Amino acid sequence: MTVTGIAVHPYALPLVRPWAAARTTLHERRGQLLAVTGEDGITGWGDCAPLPSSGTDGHARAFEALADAARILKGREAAELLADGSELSPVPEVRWAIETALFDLEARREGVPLTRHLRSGAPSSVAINAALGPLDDGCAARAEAAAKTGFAVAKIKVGIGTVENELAGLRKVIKAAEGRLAFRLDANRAWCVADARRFLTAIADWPIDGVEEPLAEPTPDALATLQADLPFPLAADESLPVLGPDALLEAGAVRRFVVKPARLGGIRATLALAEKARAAGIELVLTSVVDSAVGVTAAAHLAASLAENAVHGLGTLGWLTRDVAEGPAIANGRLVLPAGAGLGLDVVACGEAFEG
Ligand SMILES: O=C(O)CCC(=O)C1=CC=C[C@@H](O)[C@@H]1C(=O)O
Ligand SMILES: [Mg+2]
Repeated sequence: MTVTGIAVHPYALPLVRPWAAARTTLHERRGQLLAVTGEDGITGWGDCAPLPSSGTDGHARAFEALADAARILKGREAAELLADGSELSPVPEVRWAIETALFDLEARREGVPLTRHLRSGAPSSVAINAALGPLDDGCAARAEAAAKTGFAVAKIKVGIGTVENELAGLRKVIKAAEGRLAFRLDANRAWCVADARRFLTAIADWPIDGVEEPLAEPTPDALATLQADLPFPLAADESLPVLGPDALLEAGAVRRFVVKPARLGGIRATLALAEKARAAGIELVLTSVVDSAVGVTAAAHLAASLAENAVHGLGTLGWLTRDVAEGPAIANGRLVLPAGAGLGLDVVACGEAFEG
């Protein structure tokens, strides 16, 4: 299938309320959708939404790289671009956008959902965590609501206040959930080793599903030392591409990898990492960088094909005031993949397109 048309659609999606984390607060998501059309008129979509605070390139560099890459796609064979190991772009989130569009195109042509294109027996839904945001005054109410709507795991941002205040806040939230939720905490590299140890030791007997990125200066050995004393998994998220999976695996640093395919550099890089994680017995949790429906749905298809029993982190679409497509439904703590071919989305691209 020859690629005959390329278009790029910029978008800006305000959030319903600020997304606060230890090192940043987000107010809107800005990105560009890539539309790749084949000679039969079928179009595949990808999402390029840099989030520098999460370790990606800045918007200007990423959008420039997307335009560069888009220029060389025209006239090439979609399947060959994916099969021959081409670099496609030096920028990870650009590779993610291009690969998503090409895989979407291929799956649409085949007439199957992307997840089944990747693995024929993949399920049509995945469990996800509720994304509760920071440990503020409203968090207990949000936890109660999440438990009522069927979530079993809820994710909370920590490392924003002091250790003592956050332990007190977390105790209240746990009480409000009345035993119906396990909590996934994300410190986004907030703590020195002593604070991390203080916090993690205090919660060792609480209903904790896991803790992401506890250390401000993580090394594989420092993480391994912490992990060895804990009953729940520590998870590498932003450290994963920085320290590298091999060093983390070798040190036995963490029991879980949180994978953001845009940050990791696309579908093929995620498939390769999943293989490594599986061989080492490391749990894989797929999530997004608070993407548009195109990015989140693509990551959800990958999640269903790669780790069907994990509780993933893809529950962020409700944080956007508007979107580029109607995203997947969430029912009973599960994200239900669209039944249509490819991503299964009808993309209503916002913003004026420019041609590649
Ligand atoms: O994993 C989730 O439940 C949602 C995504 C999410 O938490 C994040 C996305 C992007 C940046 C961060 O604030 C945060 C994370 O670090 O995991
Ligand atoms: Mg994280």
